[in-house]
Amino acid sequence: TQSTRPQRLLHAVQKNATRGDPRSVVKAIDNFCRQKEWAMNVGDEKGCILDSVVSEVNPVTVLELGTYCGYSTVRIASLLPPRAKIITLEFNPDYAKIARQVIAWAGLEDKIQVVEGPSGEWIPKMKEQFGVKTFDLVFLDHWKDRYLPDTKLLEDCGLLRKGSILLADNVICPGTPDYLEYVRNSPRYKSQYFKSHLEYTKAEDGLEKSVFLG
Ligand SMILES: Cc1ncccc1-c1cc(O)c2nc[nH]c(=O)c2c1
Ligand SMILES: [Mg+2]
Repeated sequence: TQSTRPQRLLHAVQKNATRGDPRSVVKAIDNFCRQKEWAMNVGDEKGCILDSVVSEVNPVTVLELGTYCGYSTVRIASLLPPRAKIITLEFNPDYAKIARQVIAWAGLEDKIQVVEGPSGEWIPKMKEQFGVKTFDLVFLDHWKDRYLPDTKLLEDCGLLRKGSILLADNVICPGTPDYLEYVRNSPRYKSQYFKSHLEYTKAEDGLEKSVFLG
């Protein structure tokens, strides 16, 4: 039976990356996507912007919406302080299965919790299920039509505090116009656009960083 692209990406990690070395896992995925097959990881160019925001925020609790194969999960977790944790939500069980193995290869299982299912159902359960009070950083990288409803849900569930940071991928390509309009015009956010390119291509894309003002 034919393998899937996520399976081929995992095999590239297991072949080319060093167990327990997150940076080598990131490098192996970027090389696979540049030399073999494009895949929708945040990639190395936008990944550097992600790294700088994570390092600046130094978050203790992180929520990632959209795990895919775990590339950005590994990138973020490798920069977290010792007791910090990241909860990453993935709707697609096949993606979640691959992501768990990529995360294990990087040796970051203790910092990462992969949760399967729809973000709209899991966000209201965060406090009771995972003992989360508020998130210091939320990385939105799942489905463009869910960015705005999930952001409103995070607000309504009291999961954001004054100073929480939302960082959103793909605000240009595929594009999230309703989300952009909201965070750029709402008095409750201070927003900033980081222009970049769609992963592994020359097409424009970028990350939108929005600070929740409370
Ligand atoms: C798949 C695709 N094709 C052409 C252009 C962009 C994309 C694309 C790129 C991404 O970084 C994505 N991240 C999260 N979720 C997505 O659906 C997604 C889609
Ligand atoms: Mg993306």
